[in-house]
Amino acid sequence: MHHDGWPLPESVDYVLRSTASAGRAIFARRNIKPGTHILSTTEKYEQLRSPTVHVILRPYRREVCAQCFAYDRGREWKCRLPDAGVAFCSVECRQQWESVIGPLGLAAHQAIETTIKKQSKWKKTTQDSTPMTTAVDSPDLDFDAAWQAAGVVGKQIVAARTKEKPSKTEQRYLREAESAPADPDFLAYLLSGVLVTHKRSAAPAMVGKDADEPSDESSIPGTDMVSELFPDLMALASDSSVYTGDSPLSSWTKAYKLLLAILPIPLLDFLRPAICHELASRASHNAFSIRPAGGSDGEQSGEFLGWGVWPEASFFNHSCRPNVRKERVGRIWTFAVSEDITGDVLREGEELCITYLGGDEKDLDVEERRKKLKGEWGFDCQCQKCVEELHDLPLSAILHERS
Ligand SMILES: C[S@@+](CC[C@H](N)C(=O)[O-])C[C@H]1O[C@@H](n2cnc3c(N)ncnc32)[C@H](O)[C@@H]1O
Repeated sequence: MHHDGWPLPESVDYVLRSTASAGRAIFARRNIKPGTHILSTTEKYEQLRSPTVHVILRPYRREVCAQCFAYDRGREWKCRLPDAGVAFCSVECRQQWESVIGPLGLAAHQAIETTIKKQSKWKKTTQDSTPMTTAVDSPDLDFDAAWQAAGVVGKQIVAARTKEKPSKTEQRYLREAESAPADPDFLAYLLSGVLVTHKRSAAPAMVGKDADEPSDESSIPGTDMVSELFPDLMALASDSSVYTGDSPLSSWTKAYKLLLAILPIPLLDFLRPAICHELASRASHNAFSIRPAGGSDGEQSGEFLGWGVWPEASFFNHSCRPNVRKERVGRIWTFAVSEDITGDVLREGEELCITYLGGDEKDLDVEERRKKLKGEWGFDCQCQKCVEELHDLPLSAILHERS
């Protein structure tokens, strides 16, 4: 199965197919023994993927290694690049991080860190100036239109930074973007996506691809670029209701505009509205949380340290009785058939599922699990375990869940 020329996960052991009620899913092509390795996230396109699209939440930036995500019960790592807002568990990790991210990536991190520090001072010392009302913040706008409007502002910000004699309006948009505080975690997450896009644009497989403005004027600016350079992101299920709750559209557009105002100039061409929109909407149903590694069953558990998107690993559906075990070592996820499956083998035709619940959540009862999955992932779990356990519940409990 392909998505615009990008191969979707497939091997001698498994294949991706559509299901009636849970989108696409991975199915066994033959009987597979427990313990069999299914997938690792470095096997294909390695040179195009690094650095992983991810964010370590700001409160944890001194406690989680920026390179391998090591976390040691809240201990702050000593090896740091304070002006870039990152810490490392070892000098080797720091060197690896610097070599992958390069001078431009480092400068971008420094720009974000400087701005966040400056803005937190501004917040303390000045009254919030009345922001210029832009159409972007209106809740009635659909997100296509909102991102298009943000793109119009974005062009002015870029003009203010790159033109020899920018207009007054352009300069005003730049000043406004610079002084509007944005969510530091959105800034870091979007930057990681922009760095991947930038890196891929220079990779041999991608050079010469047309990444210009879309020919279709109704699409979000940058759509062609994100399709060309990030086909694996575009192959993932998107979430049109991403801009709700603690992820409002205005937080994303603010982060987009602030990044345009502060990132090194060579990155600006890769910071397009469509890239930001796709990074937001595809992460919503596909991100893996980054938690301390190595619970008793190998699954991560404990604090929510951050999240990331590993596109090739995003096609496993959830089951409350998973038959595939996932494990993160550093930045790499590996998936293997669980040793705990019932029977000697995972049978041909069976769906391969991981759990989306944390290691410490798997013992919740059926109603709690379903509430959690609905709240965090937005779906009514259709897994076999839920079907069986719901069957055993009194009708009143099921009606209560549906209401
Ligand atoms: C990481 S994606 C998995 C791949 C996805 N099915 C696809 O077509 O790309 C997560 C999404 O798959 C669907 N899904 C996963 N597990 C499910 C389950 N047990 N019951 C219902 N839907 C499920 C939900 O829509 C969820 O948001």
